[in-house]
Amino acid sequence: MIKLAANLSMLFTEHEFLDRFSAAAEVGFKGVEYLFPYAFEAQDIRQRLDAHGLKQVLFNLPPGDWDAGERGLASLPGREQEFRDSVEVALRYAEALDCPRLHAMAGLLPEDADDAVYRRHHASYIDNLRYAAEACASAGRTLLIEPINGRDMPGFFLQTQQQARDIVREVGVDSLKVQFDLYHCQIVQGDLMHEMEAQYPQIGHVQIAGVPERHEPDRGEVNYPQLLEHLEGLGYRGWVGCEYRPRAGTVAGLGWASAYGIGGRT
Ligand SMILES: O=C(O)[C@@H](O)C(=O)CO
Ligand SMILES: [Mg+2]
Repeated sequence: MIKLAANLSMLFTEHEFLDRFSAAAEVGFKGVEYLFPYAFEAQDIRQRLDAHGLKQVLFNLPPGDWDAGERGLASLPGREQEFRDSVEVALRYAEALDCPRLHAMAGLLPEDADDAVYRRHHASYIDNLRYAAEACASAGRTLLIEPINGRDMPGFFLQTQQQARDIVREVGVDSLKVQFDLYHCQIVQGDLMHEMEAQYPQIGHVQIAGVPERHEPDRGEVNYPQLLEHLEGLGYRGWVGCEYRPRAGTVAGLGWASAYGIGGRT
């Protein structure tokens, strides 16, 4: 059966961050993901994971100055040392949290970027990803890149699934995979079933949300039951992150997830 993970940056925000772990476990989640752990001591998070029998399945590398609008460092020319430092910090947390996957956000292109600027970002991206994927491989972890739609993140460097596949091939390190977020894919290009098949060998993690509002995946233009069945049929046994903003309360909105063993208090 498909294994759902609770994204604690979006779900259970009725609670303080460290209290979201117990809330997720209480309704049956066995795995959690979120954007960043860095505002907390790794031991404090580990204690919540262990106390509630949860696995940490994914988090992101430090993204640069998030509050100032930065959305990752991986493709930013001139920020290579900062990127390498961010890999080290993330790997330290990953070890403490026993987390097998790390997502390196690509970062933004400047508004007036021409081809030459794009090529510089591309070159930095490849070098940085190669460095990070090798570091992750040595630590027994997988590095992920995620295409993100340009409506939610204008200027994001990595937007299409094909671009992600090409980059994974160009980097050429086995520990680099794609974080296949069906919400972003639908907004950027659609053709989800086909993309899932084309992407399958490179998929390292999956995320879902209703389109277009990024609410529960039970309404909108995407047929998730069918897509998840297809994913399972392809052989996927990894996690599917529930990365959506509940319409009216996290638990109240989990009806759709009962088909996957989540919901109601356990
Ligand atoms: O889809 C998303 O927004 C996330 O998976 C992420 O890592 C960056 O915000
Ligand atoms: Mg995502």
